[in-house]
Amino acid sequence: MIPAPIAVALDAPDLETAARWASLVTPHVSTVKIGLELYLRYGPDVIASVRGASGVQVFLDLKLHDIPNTVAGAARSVARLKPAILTVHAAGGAAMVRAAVEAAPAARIAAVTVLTSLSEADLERAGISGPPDDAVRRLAVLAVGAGAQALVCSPREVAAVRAEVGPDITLITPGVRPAGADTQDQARVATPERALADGADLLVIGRPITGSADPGAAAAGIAAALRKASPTAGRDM
Ligand SMILES: O=C(O)c1cc(=O)[nH]c(=O)n1[C@@H]1O[C@H](COP(=O)(O)O)[C@@H](O)[C@H]1O
Repeated sequence: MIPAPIAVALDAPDLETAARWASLVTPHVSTVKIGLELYLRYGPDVIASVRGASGVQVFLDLKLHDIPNTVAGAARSVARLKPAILTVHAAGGAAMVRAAVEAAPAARIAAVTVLTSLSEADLERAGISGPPDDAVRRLAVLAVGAGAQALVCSPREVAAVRAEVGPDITLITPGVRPAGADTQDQARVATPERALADGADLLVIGRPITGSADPGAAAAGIAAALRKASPTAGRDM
């Protein structure tokens, strides 16, 4: 069975929990995501611990955002860990995105457009007016022009972004919630089936899986629903 195109966000307080979640979900999903909580506590060692023997794809979500020279150095530092995907903030600008792309050529640099936790009202308060789609599309075009091979956006914008950047860019969507699940701090959400149908290549899902009493079964359930909705999903991611 091809693992589903899901990156499980291992937002765990400790390494033991993260490694346990990783071993429970990896038969069902293509990718595990390590973010700031684990990386800032354990550093590079966390990668080997969650990669384990399974060889699952590791997505390193550090959301780098600084001047180009600093981001290049940071990307170079983590490139030796061989993450399949490394995130930067598109809002850091084209030169910054390009610096990351050049510094970590073996990783797929994924540019985060507008965080999925932000609503239109939040954006307005930050001085970004208009529907989130506009800002997301602008940042997507900027990042792809700077060499980003992947973009992170919410499932609400993924169809518009796909239309803008074409078929070759990997579109990654957090803000994914099975029907009826608590949205928690996410503002722009959709179901896994919707995200995939609208053109996402990889769905980032954390708490709906890791917060379940049986993360393995939760991952298997979402993977089965995706296979049913889209039998060819997961061939690339
Ligand atoms: O880059 C990300 O992965 C990311 C970008 C974004 O806009 N929104 C977002 O939620 N994420 C990450 O995706 C994961 C979502 O987790 P859940 O809300 O628990 O499903 C978290 O690890 C976030 O850090």
